[in-house]
Parts: sequence; C-alpha cells; structure tokens
Amino acid sequence: MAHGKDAELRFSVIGLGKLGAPLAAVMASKGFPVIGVDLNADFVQALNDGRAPVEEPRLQELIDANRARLSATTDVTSAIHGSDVTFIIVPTPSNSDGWFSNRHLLAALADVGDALRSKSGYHLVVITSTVMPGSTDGELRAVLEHHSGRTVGAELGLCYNPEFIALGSVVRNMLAPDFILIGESDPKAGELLAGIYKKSCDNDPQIKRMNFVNAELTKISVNSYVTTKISYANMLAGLCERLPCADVDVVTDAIGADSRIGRKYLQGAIGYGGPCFPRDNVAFAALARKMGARADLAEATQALNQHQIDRIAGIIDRHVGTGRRVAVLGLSYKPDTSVVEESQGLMLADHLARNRCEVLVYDPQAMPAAIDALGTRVVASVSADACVGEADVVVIATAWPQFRTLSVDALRRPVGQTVTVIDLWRILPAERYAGVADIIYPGVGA
Ligand SMILES: NC(=O)C1=CN([C@@H]2O[C@H](COP(=O)(O)OP(=O)(O)OC[C@H]3O[C@@H](n4cnc5c(N)ncnc54)[C@H](O)[C@@H]3O)[C@@H](O)[C@H]2O)C=CC1
Ligand SMILES: O=C(O)[C@H]1O[C@H](OP(=O)(O)OP(=O)(O)OC[C@H]2O[C@@H](n3ccc(=O)[nH]c3=O)[C@H](O)[C@@H]2O)[C@H](O)[C@@H](O)[C@@H]1O
Repeated sequence: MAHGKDAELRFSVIGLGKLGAPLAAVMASKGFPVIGVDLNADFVQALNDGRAPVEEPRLQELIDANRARLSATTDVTSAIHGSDVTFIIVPTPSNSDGWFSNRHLLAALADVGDALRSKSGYHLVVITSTVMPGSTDGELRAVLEHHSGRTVGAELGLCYNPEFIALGSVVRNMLAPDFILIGESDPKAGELLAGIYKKSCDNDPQIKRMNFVNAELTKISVNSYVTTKISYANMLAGLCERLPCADVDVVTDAIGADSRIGRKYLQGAIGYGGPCFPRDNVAFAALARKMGARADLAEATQALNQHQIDRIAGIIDRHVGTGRRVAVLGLSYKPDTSVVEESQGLMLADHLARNRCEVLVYDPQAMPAAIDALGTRVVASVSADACVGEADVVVIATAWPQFRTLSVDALRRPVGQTVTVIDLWRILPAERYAGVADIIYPGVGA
C-alpha cells in the first residue's frame, strides 16, 4: 500500500460507463479519492469538468458534492500509480453462443499490469464486469500476472466483485445493496475489499466471500433465478387469460405473500428485457450445456420470454379490426430509461409492423434509440396523446408513470367507433376511460 495502514485508500475506476461513473462518484462521496479512466475522451473530459458522463439519477448531485476527490484521465499508468485499488468495469458483450467476451477486460488488465511494473507496494485489482465462470482464475489472472510480472498473492490482490444494481437506481442500489459478493484470490484481498464496503454502504449488507468460480456463478444465477420468476408470472398470466374469472394480479399477490416466494419481480405482464437479464440467463444456459449439466429451467425461461411477443400479438390481433392501426406506447425496456436493448415494447412494435399493421410509436425518453432500430417501419409520434389519436388499438408496453394519465379526449372516437387499449401492466384506471375506450387487461380471464 502506498499509504500507512490507517491512511485513506485511493481508487481508480477503469470504465466510466453506466456502472463505472456511478461507482466512482459513490466512492468519492464516501471520502475515497478516485481517478476515473476511460478510452472515451469525452467521458474523461465530462468528469474533469464536473459533468456526469452518463445519465443516472443522483449521479450529477454526487459529482457536484465531491469534485475535490474526483478526477479522470485516459492514461491508465498515471491512474494506477495514483491509486491502491483498481475497479475494472468495462463491457463484456455476449457472443452469439451466449458466452460473454472478455476482450475489453483483457485489454484493460494488460494496461493495468504494464502500469504495475513501475509501481511498488500492494495493489488490489477488482473485476466488476460480469464474467463467465472460470474467467477470473483463468485468462484474466494470467494476463494480469503476465503483464505485471507479479504473481497474485503477497503484492497483488485480485477480486471478482459484480454489482447488483438496476439502471435508474444505480446510486441507491450501490449505497444500500442486499448483499456484497466477493470472489477473492486470498483472504488479504477479500478482507481489504470487504472493509471498503463496510465504509461505503449506508446499510450493513451481508458480505458473501468465496472463491472466484462460486462468485462468478452466483452473479449469473441471481439474474437467471429472477428471470425464471418473471417468466413464471407471465406463464400464469397466459393461463389466467384463458380461465374465466381468473386474475393474475390476485394470484401473484397471494402467492407472493408466501415468504418462500416473495412479491418482487412477480408481475405477469410482458417479457423482461434490458442489457442484463436476458443475456445473463442465456449465459447460464450456455454454461450448463457446456458442462454437460441440465439447462432446462433457464432454457424454458428464455423460451417463455420470447413467447410473450406472440402472446401479446395474439391479443392485439383479436381487437385490431381491418384498419390494423396500432399505437405502441413505451419502447424502453422499463420506465425511466432511454435504453432499448432487448426491449419487449420495441420488439412488439417491430413484430406488428412486419405483420401488416400500421404502427405508431411513442416513448418519453427512448425515441431516438427506438427509431434508430425501427427505422421507417413505424411512425414516430411527438406525444402519447398524438400517438393514440387515430389508432384502432393502443398497447401500453412500458409502465411509464405518465401513461397513467393518458388524455381521455385523445381516446375519444366518432360515434359508433371505440378504441381498444391493451394495458399490459394494468396501470390505467378503467373507470376514468369508461364509455370512451375498451380497456383490456391481459392476464385477466373473461
Ligand atoms: N449497466 C448495468 O445495468 C450493469 C452492467 N453490469 C456489467 O458491468 C459491465 C459494464 O457495463 P456498463 O457500465 O453498462 O457498460 P458501458 O458500456 O456503459 O461502459 C463501459 C465503459 O468502459 C469503457 N472502456 C471499454 N474498454 C476500456 C478500456 N480498455 N479501458 C478503459 N475504458 C474502457 C467504455 O468506453 C465505456 O465508457 C458489463 O460487464 C456489464 O455486464 C453489471 C450489472 C449491471
Ligand atoms: O445484472 C444486472 O446487470 C442487473 O440486472 C437487473 O437490472 P436492470 O436490468 O437494470 O433492471 P430491472 O429493473 O431489474 O428490470 C429488468 C427487466 O425486468 C422486467 N420486469 C421486472 C419486474 C417484473 O415483475 N417483471 C418484469 O418483466 C422489467 O420490465 C425489465 O424489462 C437486476 O435488477 C439487477 O439486480 C442486476 O444487477
């Protein structure tokens, strides 16, 4: 350590994206000096100017309050020389077989290793990016040792420490996590990292320390398990639709009261999306298959998730009439984000457009990214009210709070015509639209 035992630790954070920038700001807010590193000079400049490199609630506020402890550079060597602990949070994109690629991590670790050659004292390297089991103790450790000329142990610590955060609540989740997951090369490395979290968390989370492979498996297992739960709720929704007088919300509310099950992530609606859930579950299945183990649950979860588009398209088909004009409200993978990766709303709009519907779309934040993906297959609207104005069927695909107050007048049609609203998340109060629109709540049997 460059400092005495009780002196404050200095951090470097490599990768200032959706996860790295908030981590840098959170650690600075807890009193640790932090140097951020990114290949993207705009992100580096932003942080040095006191601007958030990415959009995330509370990030700008934390940067404003902690500028004295936050800086950034594109130069890995100076960041390593000026820190004791390095978090690496670069992308690990999925390959076509579902396996995560470590190529960006390997490049970052090579840079870190090269820089460590000209630095003395103990240094802890923490891999935060999500990786496949076997990576940390395999090619990641090997490249770090090769480039640094050190062996992981006395002078070099290595940890795998993924975060369990959801976009839109990254800062809140980092400050008050359910648990901290640490895969450690040895007790010294794990102890140091656990001590950092004891200082940085507002709550007192359980800290689960283990070997690398168990931690790597734990990370993807959490997401695989939660997606199984969501697919279960969607399976129930599909059943309730066919069962007279059944209501998926009533059933999930009741089964969620069982403490073995719990109410969270149990809403039967449309499938899950985003940059993490789909790919982590697919990676889990790919791993199981590669190891010759059964992957049935993860595969069924994925198959059910993919089926949701057909399920909803089937409901739309029964109501769309000859005009086949459908308004899709909500294209981001969840509310309060502009991210459209694996978004079910976007996939639904695309599916409908390719199946002879005229599709109008609107999203409060995701229009640029969505139109980029959908192109001229859909008509972009300037507001939710404009989007629903002339549609035969309106689908609420993402539960943005502003859709709850959709204008009654925008849904009003000439005498003899009625618009159908398919409210996938059941957010519209039916009584408000009585006499104007037919509100259909999927997951509810007639
Ligand atoms: N975004 C999320 O909700 C979560 C992401 N993760 C994992 O965290 C990792 C990072 O994800 P995000 O922050 O979303 O990615 P991101 O794409 O938003 O940010 C990554 C940043 O790393 C930078 N970078 C890439 N290679 C670099 C290198 N060699 N040196 C310096 N900078 C480099 C990029 O320029 C970019 O700014 C991934 O493994 C992801 O699976 C895990 C949990 C949640
Ligand atoms: O591994 C990751 O990277 C992260 O992935 C998710 O975070 P995120 O994808 O940002 O967002 P969530 O709010 O969890 O939503 C994911 C998807 O699940 C869907 N969902 C959620 C709840 C539900 O009941 N049903 C359902 O379909 C949402 O609509 C959304 O499409 C997890 O919540 C984090 O714990 C995890 O760390």
